[in-house]
Amino acid sequence: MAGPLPLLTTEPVYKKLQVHYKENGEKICIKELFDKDPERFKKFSLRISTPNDGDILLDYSKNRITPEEWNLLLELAKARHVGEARDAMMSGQAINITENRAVLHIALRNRGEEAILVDGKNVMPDVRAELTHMKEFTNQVLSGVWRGFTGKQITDVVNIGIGGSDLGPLMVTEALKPYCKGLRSHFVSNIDGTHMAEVLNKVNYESTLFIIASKTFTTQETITNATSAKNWLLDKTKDPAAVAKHFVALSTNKEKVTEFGIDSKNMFGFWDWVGGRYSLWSAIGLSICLSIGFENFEQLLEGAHFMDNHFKTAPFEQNAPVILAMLGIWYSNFYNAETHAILPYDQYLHRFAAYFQQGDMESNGKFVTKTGSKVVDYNTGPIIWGEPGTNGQHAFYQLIHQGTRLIPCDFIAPAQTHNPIAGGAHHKILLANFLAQTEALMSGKTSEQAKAELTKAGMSGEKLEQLLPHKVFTGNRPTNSIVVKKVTPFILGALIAMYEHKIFTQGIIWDINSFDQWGVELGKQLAKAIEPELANKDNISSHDASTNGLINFIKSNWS
Ligand SMILES: O=P(O)(O)OC[C@H]1O[C@H](O)[C@H](O)[C@@H](O)[C@@H]1O
Repeated sequence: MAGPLPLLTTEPVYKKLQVHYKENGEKICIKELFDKDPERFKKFSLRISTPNDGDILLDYSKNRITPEEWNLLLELAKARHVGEARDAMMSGQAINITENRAVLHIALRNRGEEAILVDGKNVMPDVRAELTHMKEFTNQVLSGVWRGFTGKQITDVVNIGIGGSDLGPLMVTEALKPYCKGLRSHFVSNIDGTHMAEVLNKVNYESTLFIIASKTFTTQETITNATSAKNWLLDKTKDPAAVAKHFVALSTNKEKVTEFGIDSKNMFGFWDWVGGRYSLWSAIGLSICLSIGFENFEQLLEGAHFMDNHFKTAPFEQNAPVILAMLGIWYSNFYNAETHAILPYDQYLHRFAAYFQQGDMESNGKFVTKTGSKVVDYNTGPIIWGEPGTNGQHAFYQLIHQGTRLIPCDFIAPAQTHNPIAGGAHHKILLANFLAQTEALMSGKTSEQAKAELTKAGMSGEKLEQLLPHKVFTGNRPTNSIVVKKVTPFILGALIAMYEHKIFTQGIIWDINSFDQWGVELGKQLAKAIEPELANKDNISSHDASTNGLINFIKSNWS
């Protein structure tokens, strides 16, 4: 790619989109587009066939896009050189420019033979060696060869980590519970002692393995929690030798791991080219391996690798991550939608949206372009949120249906459930609700329809007229539907990678660095300054009046 990108809003195709939006944007009616074009579903949906896990269907026909805008959006992706940027990432270039690092989570799940070079060195032998280490350890623990200090088999695994060292393993372990081999998994992330205390109450020190997951091994929450866990174990065993049987570390920082007291042979490594929020594919996935077994973890990697290849080779108009990205651009940058909801109709995926809150918002929540200028006339990353259906329906869908904001939503649903209880009745109701929601969001209910319903129910006159406006649904609310056969490890890997590459593509369009996270540093710095001020009850006056007032109020409540 020759030189830096021009400002997004000066791209000729972006300007064309602005004109289209101005002339058409508010007039585009999804329902009418279906009426006009019987082929619309066919044209605006994509089936990706996996080798053994069925097809992934991405239906994006229920969006406010006509073929004209859609072509322009795909043209915009080309104008921003998304293909070249993708190839630069995948070939190990230091695309994380503020940290001068490559971004190679794709290498962690590369199942092919090709070399991937960082600074001229093929990283694949190290990746494979670490996977072998994880496999051996997982098999030892699951088979009972690895035992606790007193000879008991391991029954509980406690992952201590935060951010990318917690959310990924937690989300995947929950999502793949049907594949669990029997160990109980626990996750402690919060520095709030309650989190650790509640887990320690549940486990037996003789049969518990603590996994200390931290890329840097300097994160205050994780090191504090790990130290408390270690002291708890030492308090019970009275023998420092117990640590070697109950603590392992996942990190890039060998020195700090050793300093903490974990033997380096009980350490699983990874590399600075693995971003925290993209690290579940690395040694950070050890708690996943211990939950579902190494073969299933490999299937997760296979699924992600499959999606990497799709992203790499599919033309933009058939490329799921690019399609999702460009739809998001349309809503964020032209309709000014501020949020994006991820709504899985699968209870096992209950942490999926939470996982992508970090994945998306820490990646694309940036106001400075790669060349250091301030983004002034367009929005970058949206606010990501969501809960599993149908729970969300009974909580916040009111606002999606009848609120004043436009909220593009992704619905995710498996055709088959892992738990077909009551003869499959639950799953049919769940699916009926998923299907009905996207239909309702698009179709809405006109005043005439609402009136007819009220009249049929026996209502008339002033009462009817009063109630009528409240019963109207404007509809025309955009949704994507992502339907899979079943949530298997392979499919989950593919879905996660699909969203990762969507985030990547949007970062390229917006010309921001999706791979640093300086925005989390300031709060950490200031907390370090406040900590010593909480050492005693002395009145504090070193901050602004509000912060002083809060500190002094807390202190006055210590007795
Ligand atoms: O894995 P660690 O080094 O402990 O980092 C844990 C997390 O904390 C940081 O503050 C970042 O915001 C996250 O990107 C990271 O995943």
